[in-house]
Amino acid sequence: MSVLSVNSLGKSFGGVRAVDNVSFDIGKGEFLALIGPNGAGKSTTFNMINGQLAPDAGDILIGDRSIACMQPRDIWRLGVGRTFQVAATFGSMTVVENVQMALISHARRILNLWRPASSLYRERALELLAQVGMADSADRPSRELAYGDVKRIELAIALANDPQLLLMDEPTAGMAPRERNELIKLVKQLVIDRGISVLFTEHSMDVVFSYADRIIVLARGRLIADGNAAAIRDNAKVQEVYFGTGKTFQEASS
Ligand SMILES: Nc1ncnc2c1ncn2[C@@H]1O[C@H](COP(=O)(O)OP(=O)(O)OP(=O)(O)O)[C@@H](O)[C@H]1O
Repeated sequence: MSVLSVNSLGKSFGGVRAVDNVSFDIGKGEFLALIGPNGAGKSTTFNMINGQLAPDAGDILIGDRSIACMQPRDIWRLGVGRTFQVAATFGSMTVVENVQMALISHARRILNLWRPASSLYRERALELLAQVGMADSADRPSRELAYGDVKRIELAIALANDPQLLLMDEPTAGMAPRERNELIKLVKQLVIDRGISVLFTEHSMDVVFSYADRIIVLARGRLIADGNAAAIRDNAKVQEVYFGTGKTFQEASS
């Protein structure tokens, strides 16, 4: 059974069909990239899956359970994690405390916010930080971290929810190419090690073609291609709508 099934999904804003009859699914342990030119409907699709937007049409299933129109928190409780385009950690807390907060939240405990979470779940938080290569920075205030490191912490926070599916909307936005590659390589390794499924959007074609197991392409709200890197690269429709200028993938991503 698929981890996520998106069936005939639709959403309009006024007269604009932002997402039009889109269907795809994700299997366990699959690293799936959602790409498309600007305004293709990627964020709208993402926001329907994470519960921020209600679809006008179609359905979204986690396993055999419909999540269309569920609140983000209830979707999160079903094991859907997400990272944010804008880094979302608490600068005043240390790195490890941020991860502890997520673990505590996952365990649905009530926390006295006036006291730092100094002992609860520290060991588990340190393990998660080690998995994202940030164990050495555990006791530093989060506000001191470089942007790429904050993204790693966000990943550890998302993993604290023990997700079966992770949604990453432009996880590498604002990063230099090397940092970008390192973050996606890390996510790919987590996909392999933990068997989680990941749906991500990414503007760098280099990253997408190097790491994604499968790629789906949206253009003007419609899904126009679904396949592995080689199939997408050779797809005439993709070439036309995505690279109508006659550019190659290499040129377009540089
Ligand atoms: N809240 C909104 N109100 C009105 N129109 C919207 C809204 N959100 C998205 N749209 C429109 O829906 C279409 C799809 O937008 P969306 O942001 O999903 O595309 P995208 O593929 O994520 O684009 P980008 O790569 O530029 O972020 C666009 O035409 C956009 O202008």
